[in-house]
Amino acid sequence: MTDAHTTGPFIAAIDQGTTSSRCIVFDKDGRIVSVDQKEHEQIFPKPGWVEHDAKEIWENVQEVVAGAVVKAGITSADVKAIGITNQRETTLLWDKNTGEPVHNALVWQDTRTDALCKELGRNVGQDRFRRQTGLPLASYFAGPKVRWLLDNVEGLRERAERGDILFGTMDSWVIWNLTGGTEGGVHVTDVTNASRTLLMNLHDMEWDRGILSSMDIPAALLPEIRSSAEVYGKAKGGVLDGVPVASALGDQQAALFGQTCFAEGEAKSTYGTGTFMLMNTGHRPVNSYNGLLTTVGYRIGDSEPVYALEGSIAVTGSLVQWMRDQMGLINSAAEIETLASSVEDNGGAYFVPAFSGLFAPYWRPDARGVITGLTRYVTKAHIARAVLEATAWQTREISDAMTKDSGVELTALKVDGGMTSNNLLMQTLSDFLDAPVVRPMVAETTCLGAAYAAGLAVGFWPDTDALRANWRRAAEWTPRMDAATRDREYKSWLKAVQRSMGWLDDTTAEE
Ligand SMILES: Nc1ncnc2c1ncn2[C@@H]1O[C@H](COP(=O)(O)OP(=O)(O)O)[C@@H](O)[C@H]1O
Ligand SMILES: O=P(O)(O)OC[C@H](O)CO
Repeated sequence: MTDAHTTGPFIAAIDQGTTSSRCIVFDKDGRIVSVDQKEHEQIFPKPGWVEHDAKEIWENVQEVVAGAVVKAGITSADVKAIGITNQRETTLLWDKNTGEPVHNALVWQDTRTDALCKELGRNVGQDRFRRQTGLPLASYFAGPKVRWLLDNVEGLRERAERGDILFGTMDSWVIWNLTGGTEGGVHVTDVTNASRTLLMNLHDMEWDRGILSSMDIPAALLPEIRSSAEVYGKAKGGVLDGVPVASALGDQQAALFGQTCFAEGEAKSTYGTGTFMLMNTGHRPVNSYNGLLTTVGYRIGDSEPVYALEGSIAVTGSLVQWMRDQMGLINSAAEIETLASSVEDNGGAYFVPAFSGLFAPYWRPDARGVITGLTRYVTKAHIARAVLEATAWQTREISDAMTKDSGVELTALKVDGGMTSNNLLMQTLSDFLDAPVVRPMVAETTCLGAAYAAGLAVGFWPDTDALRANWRRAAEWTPRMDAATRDREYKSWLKAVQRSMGWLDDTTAEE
């Protein structure tokens, strides 16, 4: 229910994430009025393959929207706009006549296109992709997943060429269904999501015809690329019938927006299943020479796009889940802090969680997880500590790369996401970065960012200054580690990273 101080109108944000979908209703001060959330199944058909059932996701989205509206005790008349944010890169093709997906969605973590990426790299060249799209050629991104589906689902290419098939990341799937589906649903994506496909030219924000042809992807599949904050259409049916759908941003860009990183040089890092650090680089795309991605931060209506540099880490919170579910060393994610705090240090152990290869700044699909430095002294508590340190060191590596690429020294890092409830991790992060780490009052920055963008699009908030005024610090950690210890430990970490590389070769590749 709404509390006594909260009066409408409101904005509803839908976050279609990797592990769950949630809907949050926000008031004008950016405060949370209600939340509803539902997990969906993670499907692992083979090593390295990760899929989602898109129908299940759409059902969950409808359920959580209804749940959040009911919990808030409001009706569609109180909701001025709906904002969408989503797990990025996760790829779906569906039949526009029936609304049926042609295959499960291929999730961003899925590595089945590694071999295809290698082949494209040989035939087309790595540099071409980097130059046009800002991205390295990697299985992480959507384009190769589209190509895999076209090559592997029988009869699909012919249907796609006939114009019967639509491609979308989860923003497109949710918006198409929300605005009517087979009854006139709009087929759009926003610039931030499109910038993760390896198919969009970063400079003119259009699908790149040359890349489409070298990847053999028919243009008829593709959604229209729109800004991140404008009205795409109205919800048709459901509890929010008639409410404008007014924003879409990939979840990490939404968090950048929700953290109000509107000025060049401002950065945030989100600690969930994976970790993603983004720095606003203003109206210019900064090329990375240090393994980062150049991506679109956001674009509000017709205004100039804002770009970002991104460091993506595939495995952080999911390593804690692995310790709990696969290793049984802890009973809950929160217990990792208790276990790790029971020792003074890592006991000489380092854990490089390269479970799906290494993402930024290395982009090494041949890497696999390693624990190094083991002696009989090492206990499970030391391993727990090494698990947390892995997240902090990976952030440090990305922060170093960002400084090299942008010339901007990190003065403080804004953080959010489920792992930031871990105080030991946040302190370790501040120690390894040698910079303050700050967490805002509203930790749900992803939904907040989508709500802010939707609210700007319909005039609910006048401008970004009004949004900045809502940002409030909840906690701050400052460095306590001496420089000599930090430098020594960093060297050991970098050595451990080297040990993880080159594990897969042609004889061990996971096909
Ligand atoms: N106290 C904690 N310490 C370390 N990791 C945690 C803690 N609480 C949650 N996590 C991790 O955070 C992740 C959930 O964060 P969340 O932001 O909800 O992720 P996502 O949006 O990617 O689903 C899980 O992977 C979980 O293992
Ligand atoms: O759903 P999350 O929070 O794990 O985020 C996934 C990222 O968008 C992948 O690029």
